[in-house]
Amino acid sequence: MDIALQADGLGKRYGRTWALRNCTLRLPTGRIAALVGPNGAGKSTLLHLAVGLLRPDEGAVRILGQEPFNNIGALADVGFVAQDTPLYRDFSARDLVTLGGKLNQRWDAALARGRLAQLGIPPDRPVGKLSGGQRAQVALALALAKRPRLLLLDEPVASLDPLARREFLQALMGSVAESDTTVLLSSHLIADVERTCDHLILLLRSEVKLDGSVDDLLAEHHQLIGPRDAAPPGVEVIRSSHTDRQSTLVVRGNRVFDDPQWTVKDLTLEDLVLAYLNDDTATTAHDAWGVPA
Ligand SMILES: Nc1ncnc2c1ncn2[C@@H]1O[C@H](COP(=O)(O)OP(=O)(O)OP(=O)(O)O)[C@@H](O)[C@H]1O
Repeated sequence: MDIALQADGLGKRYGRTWALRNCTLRLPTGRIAALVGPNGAGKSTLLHLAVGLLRPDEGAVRILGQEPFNNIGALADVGFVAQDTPLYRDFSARDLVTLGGKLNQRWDAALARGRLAQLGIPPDRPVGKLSGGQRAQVALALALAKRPRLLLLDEPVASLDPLARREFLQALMGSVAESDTTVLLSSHLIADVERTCDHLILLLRSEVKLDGSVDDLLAEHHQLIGPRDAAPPGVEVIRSSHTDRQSTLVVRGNRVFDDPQWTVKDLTLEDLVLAYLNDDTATTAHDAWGVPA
């Protein structure tokens, strides 16, 4: 299995605070992967390390087999759209498509023009005067025009309206299916992730909690409903909630449940992600704010 993105013990800190720590993961080529996690979990930090905008403080990251930091050659096959879709604001979309052709050896200008025309983006208006969503579409069209083997997108659909979001994700799936591009996109929109992605990476408090194909992860997690405080053996309890008489658990483990006191249910991807995010041990900042917990 070829690996498009690989991290081994990867860490980055700002001062004494780790933004990402002990990050070990493997993203096989050809996957469309979601990078999910709460605000501040380290998603942007991981993406910035992957495209060489940050240097690791610990461990290593490789994209398409190469370390990205200070390695322009490694980035020729990589597309990246940062969270705030930075673009030269005085340039028009047409200028940017032309500029892309001069800066990239492989450049599909027709693809970019076709997408932007279909979306009704004015070709000659400075991109600084487009709406946030239109600017995001321009950035995405430019990233696709590079025909990258690995495409990293930091919250690409956050500023798009629901229809534009669906259209973009469909176009993304179509374009990567044709070209075997690997995609890693961070998102808070689990419904979109569920429709689009076949691989999930979940970060929580700077650490990787899940990394695997969606099918495998769903197969190894279940919801169990049974008598209060009875612990099912051989599984890791991810999340529990209780009424007076019953416990509802989200568990991880490949064990077969044949004990009649437990009702077993499959999880949706959203249930699974929420079980990890709804974390009782989450750090709070009550001390720092000087307010009671
Ligand atoms: N330049 C910086 N200086 C100091 N701390 C930073 C810096 N950038 C990020 N951090 C901290 O690193 C941690 C991870 O931030 P990061 O932006 O990677 O999270 P994220 O998962 O992308 O969050 P969001 O979903 O809100 O975009 C956070 O605690 C953040 O406050």
